[in-house]
Amino acid sequence: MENVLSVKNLGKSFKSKNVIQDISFDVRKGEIMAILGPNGAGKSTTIRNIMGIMYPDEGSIEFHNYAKNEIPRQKIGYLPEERGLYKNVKVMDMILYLAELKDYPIKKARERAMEYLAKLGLEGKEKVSVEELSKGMGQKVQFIGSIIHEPELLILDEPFSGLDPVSQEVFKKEIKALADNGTAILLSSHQMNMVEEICDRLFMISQGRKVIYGSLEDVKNEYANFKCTLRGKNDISILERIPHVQRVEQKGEVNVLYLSQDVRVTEWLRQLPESLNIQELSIDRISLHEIFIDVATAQQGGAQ
Ligand SMILES: Nc1ncnc2c1ncn2[C@@H]1O[C@H](COP(=O)(O)OP(=O)(O)OP(=O)(O)O)[C@@H](O)[C@H]1O
Repeated sequence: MENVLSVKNLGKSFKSKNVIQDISFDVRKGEIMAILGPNGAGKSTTIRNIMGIMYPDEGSIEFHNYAKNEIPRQKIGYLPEERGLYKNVKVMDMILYLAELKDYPIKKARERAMEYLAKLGLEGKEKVSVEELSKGMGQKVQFIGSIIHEPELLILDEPFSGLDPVSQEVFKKEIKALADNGTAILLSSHQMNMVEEICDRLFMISQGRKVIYGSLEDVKNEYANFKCTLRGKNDISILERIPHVQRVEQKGEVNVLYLSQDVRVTEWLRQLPESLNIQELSIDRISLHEIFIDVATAQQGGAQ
């Protein structure tokens, strides 16, 4: 698949503190690429460098074959981490103003705005002043502003933060639909369940450096060990002694056994002690949320 954005060996320091180092990744047409990392890891700094809000000390950024200084900004949409719209402006005027900044035809922008206001549950709000909107509603308007001009590359910094669960679902659906229509999407988020549901590939950054980069499937194959959830009254010391069990979490009768990377599940099941009390048993891969915690914790431990 064609690369829309290529970030190569990006580095940025603030007052001699290296905030990001040697960051390289691509975003392809029609994919959702997640950029993940703990607070302060360098996600927004990476995004701000891509957007030309700040300049990298090292590395390069290419949009298709355009070098950084020639990137046609009207082909890019951006929802910044800092939300903000003009307050004394009506919703529709705000969106049309943003479309105009991107040289997008006003008539078409108005049609698209009506369509998206309806999709995001803001029907009838065109003439409402931006300052009268709730925080979540304002975020929806800003999201519409970031996609009104049909960008080829859409950069969303924490799009789900501050939204209620229903609105998060609506956003998720629209972001997915944009990717299905060919938009290349770079998305930063702390909501791992959302990321797991919609992203195709992910880039995880910790303390300014790459720690994971690949497709969701490859990352799960590499990092997502199995866990066994076993319901039944059992002595924790017996569970801990079962081969390949790295750690056990016990809550009443529910035991979660985290298994080591090298386990072969069918063999492991076969050798379980016959004395175990098993009312229910399931085997699953650990979630992206758990991978994130494992990797981020290991990194922080390593740096101490
Ligand atoms: N303008 C700046 N001047 C000095 N330091 C900065 C500046 N911008 C960011 N930093 C530092 O760079 C590091 C990375 O910040 P950044 O905002 O990129 O992290 P992030 O991964 O987006 O975090 P979060 O998840 O909390 O939003 C932090 O240590 C931050 O304090």
